[in-house]
Amino acid sequence: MLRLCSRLLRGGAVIGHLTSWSHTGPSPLRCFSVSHSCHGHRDYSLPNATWSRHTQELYRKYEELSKIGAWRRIPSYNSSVHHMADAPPRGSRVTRLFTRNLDQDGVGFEYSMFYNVAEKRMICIFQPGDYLEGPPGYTHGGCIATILDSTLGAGAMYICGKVMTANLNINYLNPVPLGSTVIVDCHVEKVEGRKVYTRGQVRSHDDQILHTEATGLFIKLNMREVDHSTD
Ligand SMILES: CCCCC/C=C\C/C=C\C/C=C\C/C=C\CCCC(=O)SCCNC(=O)CCNC(=O)[C@H](O)C(C)(C)COP(=O)(O)OP(=O)(O)OC[C@H]1O[C@@H](n2cnc3c(N)ncnc32)[C@H](O)[C@@H]1OP(=O)(O)O
Repeated sequence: MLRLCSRLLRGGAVIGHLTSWSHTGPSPLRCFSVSHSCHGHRDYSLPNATWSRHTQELYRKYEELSKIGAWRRIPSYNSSVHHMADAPPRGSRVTRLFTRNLDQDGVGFEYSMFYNVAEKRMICIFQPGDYLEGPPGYTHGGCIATILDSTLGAGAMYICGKVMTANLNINYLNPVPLGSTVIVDCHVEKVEGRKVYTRGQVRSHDDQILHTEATGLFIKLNMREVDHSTD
C-alpha cells in the first residue's frame, strides 16, 4: 500500500488530479476537458450498446442537467494513471482500475458518474453485468460495496482531494438484480479536520426500491507520512 501511495503521489497522483476538479476556473487537466477520449484512451462513462433503456434514460437525464450547469459528468478510464495529467512511470506493469478490468462491454461494472458541486453530491448510474453475480441472478455484495466505495470516494475526492477509505458501513436491504439499473446517490455530510464523512444509497432506477444504504469515512492523506523507502 505504501508503495502504491508513494508512486501515485510522486507522479502527481490521480487523487491529486481529482482535487483540481473543484477548481472554478478553466481546468488545468486536459483529460477532464475532453469528452470522448483522453490522449486516445476510451472514456467508459459514455453509453455503449449494452446499456439498457433505463440506464440510457437516466444518463440522458443527467446529461441534460449537465448542460444547464448543475451537474458534471465524470469521465472514466480503465486505469488510474489515465486520469492523470502527468502519469507516473509504470515500468512494465500494466494496471487496471478494478471497476474497469473486463474488456467485454456489459458483463462487469457499467456505470457513469455525475457530480453536483452545490450539493456536494456524486451520483452513479450503475448497471451490474452478469459476471458480477453473487446469489443466483443477483449482484454480489462485494460489487455493491465497490461501486458505493467508488462513488462515495469520488465525492470525497472532489471536495477534499487526496483521500483513502478508512471505514465503509453497508446495510444490504434488497438484492440488486443483475442487468438492472440502479442509482448510487452519495453526498459529503461533513468534514472534520482530515476526516470526510459521507453517506449514500443505492436505489432502483425509478426510486421505488431502496437496495442499500452506506456510510463512508475517508481520510485526507497527509503527504508527509508517505514512506518512499519501500520503492
Ligand atoms: C486509492 C486509489 C484510488 C484510485 C482511484 C483512481 C481513479 C478513479 C477515478 C475515478 C473513480 C473515483 C473514485 C474512486 C475512489 C475510491 C475508490 C477506491 C478507494 C479505495 O479502495 S482506498 C483503499 C482501501 N483503503 C485503505 O487501504 C486504507 C488503509 N488505511 C490507511 O492507509 C490509513 O489508516 C489511513 C490513510 C486511512 C489513515 O491513516 P493516517 O495515519 O493518515 O491517519 P490517522 O490514523 O492518524 O487517522 C486520522 C484521523 O482519522 C481517524 N480514523 C482513521 N481511521 C479510522 C477508522 N477506520 N475509523 C474511524 N476513524 C478513523 C483517526 O482516529 C484520526 O482521527 P483524529 O484526527 O480525530 O485523531
